[in-house]
Amino acid sequence: MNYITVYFSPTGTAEKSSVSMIEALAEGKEFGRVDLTAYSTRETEKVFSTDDFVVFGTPVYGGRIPKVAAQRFARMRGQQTPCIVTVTYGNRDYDDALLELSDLVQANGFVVQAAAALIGQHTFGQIQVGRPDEDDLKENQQFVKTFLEKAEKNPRKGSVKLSIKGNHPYKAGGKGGMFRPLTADTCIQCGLCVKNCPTGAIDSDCSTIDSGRCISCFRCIRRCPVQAKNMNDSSYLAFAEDFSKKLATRRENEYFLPQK
Ligand SMILES: Cc1cc2nc3c(=O)[nH]c(=O)nc-3n(C[C@H](O)[C@H](O)[C@H](O)COP(=O)(O)O)c2cc1C
Repeated sequence: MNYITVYFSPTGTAEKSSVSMIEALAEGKEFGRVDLTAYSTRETEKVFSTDDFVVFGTPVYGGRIPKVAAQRFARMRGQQTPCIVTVTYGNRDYDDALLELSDLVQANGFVVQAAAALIGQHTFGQIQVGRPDEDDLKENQQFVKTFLEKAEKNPRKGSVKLSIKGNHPYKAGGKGGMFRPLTADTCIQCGLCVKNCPTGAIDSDCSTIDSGRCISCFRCIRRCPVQAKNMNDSSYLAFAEDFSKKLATRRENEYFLPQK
């Protein structure tokens, strides 16, 4: 079996979650990564076989999977390829995102064997800072262990019955947020933000942002080597402070295994 994780992860939490899952599945063996975050990957196509086992990972945006992630995942084709779907969300709710991801990959030839909705540090404010943390990663390992034990006791190739939370039709969401990062005079025009932007929204001058393309993922803020990209805007700061208070109570990860 080849173990591969396929993810979209602007600020790295969904990546951390899905890599921890694939590492546990691979049990010390090598595993592959298909990182679909960069704009340059928007037309990447891959076909997986029954010898592959894939872990998909993405953040939740407005209770859905980000539209750009959905478009990139739609180019991944399975051939009855087993997979685990995971979404990582910022402690508010994942609403219909996990169900949406499961539906999407199933329609493309993957067989969803298990699923997880995991907590990651929220992009905005100071919410669940540092998550997924050591405890989260241990829980992921335990989940994979239980999954493997169940699979060994009851091997099956076809679809399994999972009760993933979510509704059809899905709620509206997934487009991204309305915050547009600012650029301070300290910008050295190194071009890292331009290169890293998942949607190609930043002009080569490093400061002009195409508002229609920006999804407020804040990857440019996190990757800027001189902290020139920022959200030091009073209305954002007021929102972030209030939002951080609202979402301060720790939520736990949720795991979905076959019922029998
Ligand atoms: C535009 C946008 C919308 C978001 N919507 C939600 C949401 O509906 N529920 C939630 O709990 N977190 C939400 N988040 C937080 C992210 O899901 C969370 O921070 C995630 O861990 C980011 O993943 P990444 O580090 O892989 O980019 C949102 C973040 C952004 C940028």
